Amino acid sequence: MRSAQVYRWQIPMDAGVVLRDRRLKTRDGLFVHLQMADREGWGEIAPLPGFSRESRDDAEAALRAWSLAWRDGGEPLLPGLPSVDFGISCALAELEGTLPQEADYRAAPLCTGDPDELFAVLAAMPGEKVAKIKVGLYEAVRDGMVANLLLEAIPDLRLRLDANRAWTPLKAQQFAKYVNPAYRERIAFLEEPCKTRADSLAFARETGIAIAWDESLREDDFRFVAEPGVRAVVIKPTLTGSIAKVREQVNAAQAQGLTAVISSSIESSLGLTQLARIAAWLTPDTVPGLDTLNLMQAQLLRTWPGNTLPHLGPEALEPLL
Ligand SMILES: O=C(O)CCC(=O)C1=CC=C[C@@H](O)[C@@H]1C(=O)O
Ligand SMILES: [Mg+2]
Repeated sequence: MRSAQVYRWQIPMDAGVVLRDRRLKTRDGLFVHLQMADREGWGEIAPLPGFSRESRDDAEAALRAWSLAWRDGGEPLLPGLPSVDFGISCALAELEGTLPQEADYRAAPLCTGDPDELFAVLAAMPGEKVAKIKVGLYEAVRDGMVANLLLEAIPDLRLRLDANRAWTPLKAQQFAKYVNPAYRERIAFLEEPCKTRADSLAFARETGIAIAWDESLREDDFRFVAEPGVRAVVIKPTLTGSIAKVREQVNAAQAQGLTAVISSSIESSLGLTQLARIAAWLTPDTVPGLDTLNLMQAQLLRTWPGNTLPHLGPEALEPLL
């Protein structure tokens, strides 16, 4: 006997969360819950506005159709929408016991504004000190000064930076000018500095600051190849697709000597804890980019160890089937 349920949910976000120039007031998504005999599995389907190609309505229609077909005993193909394929593959993997329980709950602390806050967090961080800062939101010169200040003040810090393609080559140069060349090696990577890949590659060559691809992975002509100055790829499973596809991408990156970083698409705590398991399994040597739970006002179903946000149970879910 199989049963399948699809749920809708909505979580209020912290007041200041801005994504691609728009304020994200709520995070809206779906869960799928599959049961067979005494086994069960959950998966999260939450297209990220401004990043996912599919809308939430598209995702819901595809998820409903797949779930009904599976419940009726079929082995339907994954629908081919990345967020839906990711969520269904997680639910199936839990059901089949193929997603290991062990998780990597280290998260590179994410700092969008005040570097002072980051000082406190890093001072209390055991082991490898790695943090991520959003750049490109203010003046490039200010970003350069902040990065330089942090690298100077915390000698064992490695920084990940993310410009989300905000800079012209000139602005990227203005940023680099303020980062002491002696510290540049401790920029683990700067995600997508410029609008085009060619400009980003030129930036890496000219400044010695390593870059990482994130947005580029969703472009049709993107290939996993080693190029001078490229150190890492950021893999966001909700934007990628099934666990199998995520695994293929991790392998393709590692085969080229690139670091693969499993990263959040601002999933709820359910999806994030599954990403922490995927990271422990597929990229055990790399701190994942999963510090996004505190952008929300609540956790859903499963909790992230040590997180103090309120926890909402099944009563917060709206069943759709
Ligand atoms: O990668 C991380 O460390 C955290 C996730 C993160 O930075 C992002 C998640 C989703 C959308 C973006 O604003 C941002 C990114 O661009 O990588
Ligand atoms: Mg990014």
